[in-house]
Amino acid sequence: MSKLRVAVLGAKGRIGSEAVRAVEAADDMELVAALGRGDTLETLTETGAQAVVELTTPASVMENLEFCVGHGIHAVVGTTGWTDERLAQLNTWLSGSPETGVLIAPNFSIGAVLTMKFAEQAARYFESVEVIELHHPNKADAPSGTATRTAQLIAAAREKAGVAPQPDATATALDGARGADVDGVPVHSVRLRGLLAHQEVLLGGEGETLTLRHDSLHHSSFMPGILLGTRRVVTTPGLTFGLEHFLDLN
Ligand SMILES: NC(=O)c1ccc[n+]([C@@H]2O[C@H](COP(=O)([O-])OP(=O)(O)OC[C@H]3O[C@@H](n4cnc5c(N)ncnc54)[C@H](O)[C@@H]3O)[C@@H](O)[C@H]2O)c1
Ligand SMILES: O=C(O)C1=N[C@H](C(=O)O)CCC1
Repeated sequence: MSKLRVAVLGAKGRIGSEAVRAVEAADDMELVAALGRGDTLETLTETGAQAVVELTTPASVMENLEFCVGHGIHAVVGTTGWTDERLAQLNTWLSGSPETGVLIAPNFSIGAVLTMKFAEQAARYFESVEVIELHHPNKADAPSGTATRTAQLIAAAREKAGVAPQPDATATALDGARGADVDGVPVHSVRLRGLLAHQEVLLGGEGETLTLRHDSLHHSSFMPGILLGTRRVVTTPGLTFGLEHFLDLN
């Protein structure tokens, strides 16, 4: 069986360098390009890349995806910074290339995906919910893509179930003291040397609390999800948002 021809964009970065090693080690994949900042995207067509793993920066990701989708190259995207406007633009490009698949995964770690799912399931049973994400201090964006997605899923589940806005009697607060408001869910961002990627979802009801916590302790935690996403995206045309869609969860 022929191997899947895979390229990594952001190949010298923290997660990109780990992805290069993971693709190289995968029996069913061949690493055909490992591109960093300043390298030409033409290398992707010259090397016959069938799928790209995109792990760069919010400033670079759109240009890279425009090229990939325009050339029928499937993409697995871990880069953060997704807005409704960006997703609409990507869908426009995909409508011009209907055979091409793009997976955007706010988090490739199976445990983090399950945490999001469990938080979504639990959200309607508790009056209060807050998200705390904790990351290494070199991270460029806040809140994390994972926390933003988690809060959006929680808010949608609460709205669907008709849950009232959560209680909060705060009358005065320093700017930022109550975190960022993501669809009504407070999200708090910690940046601390020694950490990698961690998240807690705190849920509170009358006389009880539930805490969901996930810890990524090494970039290797993201690799099974990246490889799974790469194998699945090549047979899944259009935009898939979230690795959970490839995990056969109920
Ligand atoms: N989805 C996930 O599971 C997951 C996990 C970890 C990190 N991330 C995200 O991945 C992104 C990268 O994170 P990081 O910690 O590796 O950052 P990083 O700064 O270590 O790496 C980014 C790399 O991309 C390179 N780059 C920038 N523009 C480029 C371009 N046009 N072409 C090729 N390379 C380019 C940079 O030079 C750098 O080497 C961030 O958005 C981060 O939040 C996602
Ligand atoms: O290290 C990062 O940067 C991470 N980014 C993603 C996010 O913003 O959620 C995933 C976790 C690691």
